[in-house]
Amino acid sequence: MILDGKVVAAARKQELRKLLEEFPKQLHLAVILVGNHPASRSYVSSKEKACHEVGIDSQVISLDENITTEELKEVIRSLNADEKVDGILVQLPLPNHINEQEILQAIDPSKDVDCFHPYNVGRLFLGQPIIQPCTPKGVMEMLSYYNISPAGKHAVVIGRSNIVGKPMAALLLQANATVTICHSRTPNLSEEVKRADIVIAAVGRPKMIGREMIKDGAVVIDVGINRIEDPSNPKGYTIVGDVDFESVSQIASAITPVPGGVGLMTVAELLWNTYTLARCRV
Ligand SMILES: Nc1nc2c(c(=O)[nH]1)N[C@@H](CN(C=O)c1ccc(C(=O)N[C@@H](CCC(=O)O)C(=O)O)cc1)CN2
Repeated sequence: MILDGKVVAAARKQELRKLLEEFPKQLHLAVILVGNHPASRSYVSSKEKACHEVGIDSQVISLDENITTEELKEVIRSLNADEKVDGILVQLPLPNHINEQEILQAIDPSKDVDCFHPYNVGRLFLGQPIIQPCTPKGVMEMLSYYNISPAGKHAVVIGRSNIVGKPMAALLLQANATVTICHSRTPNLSEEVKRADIVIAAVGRPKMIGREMIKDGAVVIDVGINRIEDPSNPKGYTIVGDVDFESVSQIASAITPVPGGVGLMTVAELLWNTYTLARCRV
């Protein structure tokens, strides 16, 4: 079975659009984009488009790549103080000279739609989240849409990033899965992954997970979005996941494609987080 991000994200947006029709306030999301990273620009424009689809006002603040940490914090402070702004997001990655942690901590936790502020991360890990990070939440919504329960299953998360791997493990644990987190220093990665009922691949290495690593009938969720050079494509690149879809789809009971899988859910859940935080404030 293909777990179709287009279908599930459309359903999530439709549900939210209806709720927003009844909501007493016009929602407003501020997105900060620093520099000219092509993939980031494309993700930010997907976010703008999705906001428009459900009726959320969006504002993209494009800043020069040479901005300092202090100057960027000042932009964030003014958005924190702006009553009309319900959500603030800083598109990652930031240029190397900027202190990412300082920036994420400058966002008012009550407007932190990414759930990257230590206050919101802490609540998540204590099992008391107000919101959840968009990509892991998108994965959980996708599983739920297709009636795949993690309870009692062995889930293996490959990758330990703050954005995906760690919060993903927390959400699966909260949903009563037994969770293993693997990473670049894990010995016998293949053996660990082969034991999994649910595999979450979030390593950022094109087609790294092959058929030989997957247990018969496992559910495979591919969070990887890798742009690989492809002169035959008019864009000059092709997007592939961390999973070798062709071979793994022959053995998995369910699998997400790339593109068309988890990435679309990330954007849909961002809209929901904007709504959830706004509801906490009215
Ligand atoms: N502040 C944040 N920065 C980043 C996040 C995040 O959640 N918050 N996640 C990623 C990038 N990301 C969202 O920002 C993102 C990635 C992928 C997609 C998406 O729609 N993917 C499409 C393919 C897109 C393409 O053609 O390039 C798909 O999978 O079908 C949306 C958002 C890092 N930064």
